[in-house]
Amino acid sequence: MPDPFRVLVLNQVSASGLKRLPSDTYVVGKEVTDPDAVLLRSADMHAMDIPPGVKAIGRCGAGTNNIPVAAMSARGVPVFNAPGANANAVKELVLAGMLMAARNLAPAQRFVDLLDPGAADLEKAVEAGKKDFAGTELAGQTLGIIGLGKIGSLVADAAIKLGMNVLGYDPEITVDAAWSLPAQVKKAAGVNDVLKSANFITLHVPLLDATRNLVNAKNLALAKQGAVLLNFSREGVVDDEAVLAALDRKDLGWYVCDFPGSRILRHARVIALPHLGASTHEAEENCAVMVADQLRDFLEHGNIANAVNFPNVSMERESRFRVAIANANVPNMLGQISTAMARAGLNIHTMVNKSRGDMAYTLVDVDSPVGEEVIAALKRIGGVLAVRYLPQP
Ligand SMILES: NC(=O)c1ccc[n+]([C@@H]2O[C@H](COP(=O)([O-])OP(=O)(O)OC[C@H]3O[C@@H](n4cnc5c(N)ncnc54)[C@H](O)[C@@H]3O)[C@@H](O)[C@H]2O)c1
Ligand SMILES: O=C(O)CC[C@@H](O)C(=O)O
Repeated sequence: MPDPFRVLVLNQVSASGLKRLPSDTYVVGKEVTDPDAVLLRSADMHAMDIPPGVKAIGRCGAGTNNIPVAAMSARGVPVFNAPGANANAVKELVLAGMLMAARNLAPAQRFVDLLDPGAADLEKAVEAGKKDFAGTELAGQTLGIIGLGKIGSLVADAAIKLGMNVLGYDPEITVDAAWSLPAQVKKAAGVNDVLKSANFITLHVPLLDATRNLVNAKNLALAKQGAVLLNFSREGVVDDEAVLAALDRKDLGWYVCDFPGSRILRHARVIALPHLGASTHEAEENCAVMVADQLRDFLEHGNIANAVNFPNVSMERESRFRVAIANANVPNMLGQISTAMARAGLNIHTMVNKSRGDMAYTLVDVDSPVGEEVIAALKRIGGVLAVRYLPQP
């Protein structure tokens, strides 16, 4: 009986996902030591001393900016995420955010909270007070979407169904994402173009060097007066100081965000939510199930689906003896791998090799058991980052 896989869990992860890792072959929990894999949501792994035995990381969500992806790539460790699994939850909260801003729902609710329930003139006070909260309708307004991936495209679709005009910007859009966009979405030339034209601007980009402070003092100066900025992306994508200044100048009408940083808290025109975008039972379950399945397929068979730093690689088992190799995407790796195997008298039954950027990944099924000395020889090849032997009982 092989040792069970050990999975360290850093956040509250849906039980439906954890159940996908059966207890006869997995030890899963928050106290697990010497883990083979780590499952998490938003925990910050940058300062963590990631144990050497970690072979995979599973992010039950979309963003991976809380994980040292480059350092994991250098160790040949895939970082899995759950593309699209929480997109509907975020889309619905963006719609709620637009409505909260357009209809002044936060101050209206505060007004009602302060009414005296025992007052004889309660109804009169309600009718007198409501004029302060008259708002605008979404239909006919222009929504600018920056980032047209899984969330951005769902927001575009919903906004069009609500009668809004939609302008989108995404310089890195994939062919699949472009296909899933409604035909009515107009293409913007850049962030400035979106800010100049939109009454509502919503951000759906990952936090990267290129997107840090994507919305800043310079481009906020172009915004339409009273525009609503929505940030359900990441705190660092928006320069909070610049937003506060724009709100105080009344250039921006509202800032709706999912990241209540200390600078923006309690501003009258900020609606800040406690990172609730993906917090629905459905999204939490979707993310956890998707990532746990991907992690299991990798740990047991070496297959990779939806890793942000590896190509997708999957091969049906054609033998009980499989070797998985992560290596730098440089010439002659396959030659050296097959030579090391041939020298040990191993016959390669099937092999698949794919690359993505600097990373390549190879699965090899051989016809007979692989000795420790072969695994050691493979590990010694320059450019090889990680080697795993995955025999089946
Ligand atoms: N608030 C939450 O709880 C919550 C939940 C899910 C995701 N998110 C955040 O939202 C982000 C997007 O999620 P997604 O599922 O749509 O991811 P996605 O990968 O499907 O889409 C991201 C899109 O951004 C585009 N992009 C990259 N750089 C850009 C740039 N400079 N300008 C414009 N577009 C750019 C990409 O091409 C891609 O199409 C995540 O990375 C995460 O940070 C937050
Ligand atoms: O796990 C969460 O609650 C947030 C996830 C979200 O930020 C994401 O990037 O998917």
